[in-house]
Amino acid sequence: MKITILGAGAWGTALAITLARKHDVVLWGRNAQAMEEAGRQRENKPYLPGFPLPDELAVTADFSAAVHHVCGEPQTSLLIVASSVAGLRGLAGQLRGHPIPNLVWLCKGLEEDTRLLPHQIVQQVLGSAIPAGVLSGPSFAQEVARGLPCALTIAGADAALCERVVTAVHGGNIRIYSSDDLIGVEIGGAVKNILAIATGVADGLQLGLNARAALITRGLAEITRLGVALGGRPETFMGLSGVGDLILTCTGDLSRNRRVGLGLAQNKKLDDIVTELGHVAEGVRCAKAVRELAQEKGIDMPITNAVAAALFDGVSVQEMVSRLLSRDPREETL
Ligand SMILES: NC(=O)c1ccc[n+]([C@@H]2O[C@H](COP(=O)([O-])OP(=O)(O)OC[C@H]3O[C@@H](n4cnc5c(N)ncnc54)[C@H](O)[C@@H]3O)[C@@H](O)[C@H]2O)c1
Ligand SMILES: O=P(O)(O)OC[C@H](O)CO
Repeated sequence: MKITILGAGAWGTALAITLARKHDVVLWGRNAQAMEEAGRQRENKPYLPGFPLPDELAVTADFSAAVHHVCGEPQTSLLIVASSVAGLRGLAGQLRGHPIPNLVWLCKGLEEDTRLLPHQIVQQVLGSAIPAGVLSGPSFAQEVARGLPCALTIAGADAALCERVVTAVHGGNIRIYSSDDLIGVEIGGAVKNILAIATGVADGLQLGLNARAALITRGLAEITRLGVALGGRPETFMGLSGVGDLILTCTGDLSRNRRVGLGLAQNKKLDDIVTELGHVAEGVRCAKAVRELAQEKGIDMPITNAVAAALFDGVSVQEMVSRLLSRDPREETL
């Protein structure tokens, strides 16, 4: 199969390394100099240092050539967008007019200003004629690049597209499940990033494993409340893109979002934490978008609100914790 991956960040590069073992893969990045260096050094040092790029993997900054690579038959071509949510609209816009047979994206979040999910952005820019879907689930790029086992979900309305992604990606140490619940899968992937920031704060303040478990559990209730209100199915939040990714991101120190929380607990400034990371932590922008969306829809999301208050309103992490603990008792329902 011919595959093009647009976006040479950590995740796009890890997937390109993995898929190049069995497909004809092109990895495109927007920075010409960085791509020239990655191609020459056979390593994407800024984004995924320490992982050699297989000889078979083509690396380019030529957008037209990269897209042309997959403008063939839908059965034998797959276009994957691996940018952050912030980059999705621009990249989708660049795809207008190209005869692309299908489209899969990997980003997890909501667009900051519009509060749209990735599939809604794609529909706005490209319409709904192109078979499209999201590939999501618990997946640290470094582990996938090392060839460690991983299970993901492809979600889309088009069953043939999902089947094609399963054919392309499933196998070896990667298992792919499919779903038609785009909203549920995208909400799980987006909101878990905010909860990873919350858990990072709690762990950074050494509040203990009990507190961590409570945050993850009540965080799942928050994800489910919002997701169901937006049209997702409750069982989706029990799956890989829901509780699976939530557990991984809240507990794994490879998570950039968790590291934002750990940094806040050390009283570091958000700008400094983000600069230090050098990679996108989607939970930051997403916290703003989800807080607004939840307010608009009348959905109670106390952990999200506490994270947003610490990120944007100058509320201290100690005050953030005390706000959560001082809430009135309630029944343990969603
Ligand atoms: N790293 C992981 O382990 C991992 C795993 C699964 C999903 N994801 C998700 O995949 C997405 C990308 O993550 P990543 O780890 O590769 O991030 P990264 O910070 O390593 O790379 C970000 C990528 O997005 C591109 N980008 C950023 N802003 C852009 C813009 N305005 N226009 C065009 N391109 C832009 C960058 O050039 C780069 O290729 C995120 O939404 C993330 O949540 C990451
Ligand atoms: O490093 P994070 O926090 O962006 O998480 C990466 C992936 O989303 C984990 O599945």
